[in-house]
Amino acid sequence: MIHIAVDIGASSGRLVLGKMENGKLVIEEIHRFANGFTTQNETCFWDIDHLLNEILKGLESAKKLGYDHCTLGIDTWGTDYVLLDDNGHRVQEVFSYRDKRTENTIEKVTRTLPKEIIYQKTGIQFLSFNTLYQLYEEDIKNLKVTRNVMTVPDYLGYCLTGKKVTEVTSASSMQLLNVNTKKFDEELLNLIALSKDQFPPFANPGERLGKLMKERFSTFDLPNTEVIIVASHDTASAIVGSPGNGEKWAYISSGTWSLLGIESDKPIVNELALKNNYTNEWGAYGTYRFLKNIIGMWVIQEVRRHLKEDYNFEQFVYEAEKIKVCRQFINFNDKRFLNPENMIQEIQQYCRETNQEIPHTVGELANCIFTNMSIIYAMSIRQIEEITGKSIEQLHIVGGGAKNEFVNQLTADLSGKTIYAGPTEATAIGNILVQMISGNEISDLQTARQLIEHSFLIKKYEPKEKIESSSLIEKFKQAISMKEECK
Ligand SMILES: Nc1ncnc2c1ncn2[C@@H]1O[C@H](COP(=O)(O)OP(=O)(O)O)[C@@H](O)[C@H]1O
Ligand SMILES: C[C@H](O)[C@H](O)[C@@H](O)C(=O)COP(=O)(O)O
Ligand SMILES: [Mg+2]
Repeated sequence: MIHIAVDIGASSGRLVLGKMENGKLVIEEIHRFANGFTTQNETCFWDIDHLLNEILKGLESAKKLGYDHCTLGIDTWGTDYVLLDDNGHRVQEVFSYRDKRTENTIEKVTRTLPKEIIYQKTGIQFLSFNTLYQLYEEDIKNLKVTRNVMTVPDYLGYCLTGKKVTEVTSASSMQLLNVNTKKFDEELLNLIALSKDQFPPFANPGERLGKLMKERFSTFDLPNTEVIIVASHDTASAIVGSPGNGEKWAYISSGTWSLLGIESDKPIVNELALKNNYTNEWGAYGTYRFLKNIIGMWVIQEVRRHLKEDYNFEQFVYEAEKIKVCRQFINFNDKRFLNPENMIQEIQQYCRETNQEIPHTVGELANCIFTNMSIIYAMSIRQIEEITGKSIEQLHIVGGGAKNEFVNQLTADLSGKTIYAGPTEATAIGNILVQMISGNEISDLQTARQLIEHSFLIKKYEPKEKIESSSLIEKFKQAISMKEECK
């Protein structure tokens, strides 16, 4: 059977075809397209119609390749939502989580309901753009005409099949689900004047959504397609597609964001997890994604956007390697880096404010970004070990960021963990594996991960003792504590 993954991240989308050949899972990227939000009148929106059109173009490519029957799964970034009226039409365009409207909303909401209560209820990290805060800022007129609130991947599935569901992994990123009752939390819904009836019924990865309604898209020559519900939050699919085994592994889903965490069979909701802002997003097959958002490759993507010359990501790594000493220590998780006007200037201003040498060249900027990302990774792994009492022995870096040899090696050196880099298309692979489990082609998650190891190149990075790297974490801590004192 042919399986197609639609994986749409914040910076790019792709349709990846998967099939078994000689006992291995073989994938083929059949369509790739740019994604990214646009800013109109200082408001950030996604172009959802563009995404739907690209999915249809990708499916047409599959048909042209001779595939007339396939299954399809859709995963995208989390937290953002679509409001539908009684006729199933969008009430408004879809906000991007990088919009500034929620930058102070957590403070507003927690005046009514303290953080500790919200965390006890949801186990979800406090990110300014969680759906809870976006809906809190929503125009009440829009909510009054809203029949359904859907996540982006569920909405795209609805466009293709006419079927409405609320897939649980994406839903959990809303910070509206009660991790104890496994239902929408009524007290939180009351804060945003919504009722649980405005959300379609829950669905789990592996369930069947329905047939692609080809008649709706008659200008496209499409294959006969069965849409399967997968782990529709892309990070959840990435974790399915991470080849960890046993109890002592952690992952970094490294793309526009870096999601660093472990897979747990139960939520971990305690004071230390709250203090360090770890989340318990729901995973596939009843697991929990105990992780935290780290700003990720967004920073280098934005630097690239502001450079006069066009650099590819290999060149950034090459230039970064040439810089032998990192002279800037920056907490890139500071909200000032969420969506600054100009990332290069923001980095330089941060260094001015903290009396650090200002990075100017591409190599200095890339080295600064990659070095501080690796430091944050290493510190976060230590935090997870402290919070869970578990020791981590292997760290799997998956996603496009797994190609960054500079970060892979420095993270191994700083954390002392063996790094396993790849697969770079872990999200699409995880999407396809859920489709295969759903069709009983493979039995379960463990078998799926063994198949990944057997099918894809995973590159290993052992920790190397480097004098200059050993002091980096201490210098980072000093710089950050000085910055905090200056606040
Ligand atoms: N050849 C490469 N070398 C180093 N980094 C790379 C390379 N290719 C991609 N990347 C990194 O991967 C990131 C994109 O990862 P991806 O998983 O596709 O993101 P998303 O799913 O968020 O769109 C880029 O921003 C870049 O930092
Ligand atoms: C806003 C969310 O934290 C974000 O969507 C993250 O969970 C995610 O899905 C990142 O995926 P990318 O592929 O865009 O890095
Ligand atoms: Mg991605």
